[in-house]
Amino acid sequence: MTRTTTTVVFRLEIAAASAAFGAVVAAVGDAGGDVVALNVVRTGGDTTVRDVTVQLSPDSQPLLADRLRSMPGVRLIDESDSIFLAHLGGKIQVVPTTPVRNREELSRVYTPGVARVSLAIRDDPSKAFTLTAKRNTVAVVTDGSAVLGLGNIGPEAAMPVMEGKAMLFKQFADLNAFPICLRTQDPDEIVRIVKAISPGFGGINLEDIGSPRCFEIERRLQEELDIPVFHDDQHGTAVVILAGLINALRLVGKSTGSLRVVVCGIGAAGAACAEMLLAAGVRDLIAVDREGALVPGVDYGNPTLNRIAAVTNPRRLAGPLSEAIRGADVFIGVSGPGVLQANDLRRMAPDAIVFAMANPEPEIDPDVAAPLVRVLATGRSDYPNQINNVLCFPGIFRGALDCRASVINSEMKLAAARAIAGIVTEEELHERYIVPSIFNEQVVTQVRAAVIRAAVRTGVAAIVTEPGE
Ligand SMILES: NC(=O)c1ccc[n+]([C@@H]2O[C@H](COP(=O)([O-])OP(=O)(O)OC[C@H]3O[C@@H](n4cnc5c(N)ncnc54)[C@H](O)[C@@H]3O)[C@@H](O)[C@H]2O)c1
Ligand SMILES: O=C(O)C[C@H](O)C(=O)O
Ligand SMILES: [Mg+2]
Repeated sequence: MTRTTTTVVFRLEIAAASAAFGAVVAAVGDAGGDVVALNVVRTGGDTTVRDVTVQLSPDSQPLLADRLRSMPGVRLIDESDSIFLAHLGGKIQVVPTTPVRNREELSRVYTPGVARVSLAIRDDPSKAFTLTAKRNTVAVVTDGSAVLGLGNIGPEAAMPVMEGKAMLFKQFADLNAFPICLRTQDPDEIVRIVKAISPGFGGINLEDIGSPRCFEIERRLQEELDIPVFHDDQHGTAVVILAGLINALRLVGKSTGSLRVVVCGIGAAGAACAEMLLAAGVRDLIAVDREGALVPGVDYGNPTLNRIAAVTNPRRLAGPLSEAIRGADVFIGVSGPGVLQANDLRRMAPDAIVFAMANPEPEIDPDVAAPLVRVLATGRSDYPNQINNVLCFPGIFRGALDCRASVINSEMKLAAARAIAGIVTEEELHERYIVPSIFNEQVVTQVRAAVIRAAVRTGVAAIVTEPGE
């Protein structure tokens, strides 16, 4: 399996009199890296400041930095890896749709011309969908409480992830998305704030809000707003998991009705995933959280665990994950790193399917798991079968906003899952290729079309639009 390299820019002050630059290049080679670019930042009398861009394995970066620091005639001023450089100044910007070059254009797009448009919207607020960016704009709202698998890291630290989501909305679905990172984790306040900002948005994508608060926040906003409210970590994840499972089952020749499935981590993603798999026809599903297998009727002191326990585990199996997984055809992990052991995989049924989706570290090291299962997927881009909600959220919002759906309902989500799965042809389908790449343009097009058709069929679309293909 492939491992990524990283690109690091070392800013070095090098004494002009010494042969230090040759020693720098030699040190890079010794560290297993390559010099891929070289820029002179400043030349003075005695020294030259250069940015030396190096590609190397992440483990070698600190070793190379130490070597550079100890090198005579060289001063390491700074090191910035390509990931940090890509974040300098943020990753998104607002771009006007029309230029403002002179007074005439100014008076058309701004005052006094704009006043007529405002009054038209005052008289008919639905015109906001045609005369403003509303129909093409999504709020990506977080409280920073469950960011990736990093936990409660707060609203500022959540910004890079939310900007990333906004980039993906734009790149893949041409939707404008704004990161809205809130300095509150109080559900009442979050609901109040999102309602208050909703006039400017065609849809609300809730992101990385911890469970169980995310369920209440989403439910209340769905009830109180007439635009789609979609908690990506619940439903986006569940949609892509189902898409991956549909294709993994095509490979192993098993059907949903006869499967034994274990879902581990009954938080935002896991609860939605369990519900979606049941809606798709899975009957024998055991939900596992820190307490072990959830058994119907037991009170876990947590409404989500109680709700999922009530509709799962028909064999009423109790005990830890290592017991629940015995004989399972499918393991889906949306819990945390290291939850799953190699021995657990050996207990699974033949042709085991394992989706270890905790980010950034999966439930089991993929290199350990791969030889023990038939199909392995993770949330990571550096391994095959990346199951990530980016396969869902751009297309599902594009479809919902284009037909002006009031909600994103179960039928739309199931349609999105089937559309994603359907993009992988029989010839392409393989243990290492069960979901398409987001860079496959069919993904957003097909998800959009399927979502529009499902919205129209279920009566939640406000306008007739061409689904296209
Ligand atoms: N690949 C993807 O697209 C994708 C999407 C969403 C979430 N995720 C990942 O899934 C994980 C969960 O995300 P979430 O938003 O549902 O978080 P969450 O905090 O809402 O839920 C996590 C759940 O896992 C449970 N859990 C933690 N450790 C456990 C253990 N050792 N055994 C059993 N249960 C355990 C917790 O009790 C909790 O119920 C995160 O790592 C997140 O990054 C991945
Ligand atoms: O953000 C991602 O890449 C996936 C998911 O939304 C997560 O929170 O882990
Ligand atoms: Mg998320």
